[in-house]
Amino acid sequence: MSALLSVNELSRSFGGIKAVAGVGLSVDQGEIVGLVGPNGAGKTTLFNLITGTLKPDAGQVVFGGRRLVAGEPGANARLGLARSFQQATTIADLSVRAHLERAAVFPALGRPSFLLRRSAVMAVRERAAATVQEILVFAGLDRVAEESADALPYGLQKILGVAMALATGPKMLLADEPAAGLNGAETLVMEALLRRIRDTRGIALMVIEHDVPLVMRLSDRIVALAHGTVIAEGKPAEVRADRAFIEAYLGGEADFGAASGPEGEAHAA
Ligand SMILES: Nc1ncnc2c1ncn2[C@@H]1O[C@H](COP(=O)(O)OP(=O)(O)OP(=O)(O)O)[C@@H](O)[C@H]1O
Repeated sequence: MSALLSVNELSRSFGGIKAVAGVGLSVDQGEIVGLVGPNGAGKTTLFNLITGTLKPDAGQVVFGGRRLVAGEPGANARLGLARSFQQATTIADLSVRAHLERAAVFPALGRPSFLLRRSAVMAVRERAAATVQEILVFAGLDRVAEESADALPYGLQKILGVAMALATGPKMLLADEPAAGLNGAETLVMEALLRRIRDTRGIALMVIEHDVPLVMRLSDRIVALAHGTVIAEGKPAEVRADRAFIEAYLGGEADFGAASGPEGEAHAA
């Protein structure tokens, strides 16, 4: 079976900085891949290249057998590639449900709904309504559906970010630091949601995360970046023990808490 996502020799520099330098990786359908590495390793730039918000200097991204074109996030969303962001961003005074509706109509309409004719927006929204209701329940947001998203606790805003990506109907979700800024309890809720997205929907996940124990628990496979290149790749236990990974991440003094969870309980990696 061919991979759902293939990244081949992808490179991108900013001035003299090689942010991503000849990266190759693949993600299979329904697989969870953790993308780790120290600050400045190139993780977010790689996400931007994969989702088409940045143009590569060289290399290509193939998703679902099709070569993706940079600069066309709407088109890529229609193919089934979705993304959630490190910072939860909400629109003031817009309800949780309305945020999800906007996300659900995005692939069908291909551009922000405020640029489109009202009748077209309404037609697509009607079709999206059932999807939105289902996702509200799935993500545990149904009880706050009519609340203003910007008034939610930060943990729920981050859950909403993932739910919005889900509302686009993806085959694959790229999650940029889903646990950043969350407390221990919120992190566990996010972890459970990400796992259910894969387990019950077969959606592949690629997750950037600095919470190493979390990403090791969650992922089937880890790809470690440093200075824009892949320095280690494999099962979580293999990468955790990899010398290059330990050196790059914590200057050779890493003890990533083995497979301990936030509450200290043992988890199989
Ligand atoms: N738009 C930009 N202009 C100039 N330099 C950039 C730009 N985006 C990223 N860089 C540089 O590219 C390198 C990789 O940055 P990137 O944000 O991809 O790393 P990262 O692994 O996501 O880091 P972090 O974990 O801190 O988010 C860094 O040296 C960064 O300063």
